[in-house]
Amino acid sequence: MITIKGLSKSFGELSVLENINTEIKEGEVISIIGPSGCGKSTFLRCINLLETPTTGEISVDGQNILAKNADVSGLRQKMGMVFQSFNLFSHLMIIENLMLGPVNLLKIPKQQAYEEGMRFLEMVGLKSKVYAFPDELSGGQKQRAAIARTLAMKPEIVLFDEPTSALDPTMVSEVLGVIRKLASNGLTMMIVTHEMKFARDVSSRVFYMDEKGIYEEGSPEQIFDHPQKIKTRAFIKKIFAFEYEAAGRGFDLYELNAKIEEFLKKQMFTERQIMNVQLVCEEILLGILLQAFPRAVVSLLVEYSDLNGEVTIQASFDGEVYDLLKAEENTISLAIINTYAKKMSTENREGRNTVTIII
Ligand SMILES: Nc1ncnc2c1ncn2[C@@H]1O[C@H](COP(=O)(O)OP(=O)(O)OP(=O)(O)O)[C@@H](O)[C@H]1O
Repeated sequence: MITIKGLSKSFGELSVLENINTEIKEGEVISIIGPSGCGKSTFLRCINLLETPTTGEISVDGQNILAKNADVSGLRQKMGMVFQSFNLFSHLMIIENLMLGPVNLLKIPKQQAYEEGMRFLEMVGLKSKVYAFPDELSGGQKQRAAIARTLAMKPEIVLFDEPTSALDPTMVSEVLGVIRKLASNGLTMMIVTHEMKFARDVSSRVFYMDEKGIYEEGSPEQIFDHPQKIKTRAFIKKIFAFEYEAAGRGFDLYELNAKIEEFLKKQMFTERQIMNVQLVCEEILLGILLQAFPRAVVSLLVEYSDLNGEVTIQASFDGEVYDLLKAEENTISLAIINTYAKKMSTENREGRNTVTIII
């Protein structure tokens, strides 16, 4: 469906993409992940010519869209794009936003465009907002309306550029839900996303971008569970783990809690699950370890396993041999931790204690 050969893009002196070669087949759902600034959006924008590639070839259904005589507007209609910032016309009602392209560009009769628009709005759960203006909608609703507007142009492929980045966390899942539905309907899609759990669930293929290109690609299992290359491994590890150093009893608990929240929201944890992890971390640090060793510098590692949904909390610090299970510092804290913990253990290796709690 889309073949990309030797694609490069520079902005002046800054080379962002170099020699990308890949093929996207009909029905594929490709998630594009990678560190900030690695060129994910630029890659997507090159595919539908919002950016002009510096060199290379992009063929859509066998036609090179970079050729001088290419029917760019016809080819663009085959590719819908959903942006981070919705891009709805604020002076038009939602249904008018949906009808604009089909009536003006596809020359579809108004009545037909209206009926089809209504169908797409129903599909994204916005039937009650047909005559509303964009400003009357929440962020999640605006993005769903923007998706419906893209679908109204009947694209062969839809490119999503970080569709949930501008949304409050509570609204992310309603938009992802719509994209999931489109994936199960067989729509070809490419999605630049920071939502890793979503990328794993929805994609047929994942592109990990780094070093100005597609650094590693594979099935979600290959990329998330068995990444082969060093930078992919480091990136994936960082997604599923976060570290914090609590230096003595005076460490900033509010900062720690905020970081735990930020980390677990990315794993789509509920408020309640997040609070449980925060509570266990607080009890292990303040209730137990820093009670026994007030000046210890405790390294906290919170890891999430995407495979079994478990959260592993590890707290390590230098000092004499210590056994959490025999701790007498605070039995109430231990009892609280016990209500959430599936497993608890302590080990001392070369003078460093590591307490591990799995919840
Ligand atoms: N129009 C532009 N002019 C100049 N530089 C640009 C332009 N667009 C992007 N860049 C630069 O190209 C690089 C890649 O940007 P891009 O937005 O594609 O990265 P990204 O991987 O999508 O990042 P993020 O995940 O943070 O959105 C960045 O260094 C960015 O500053």
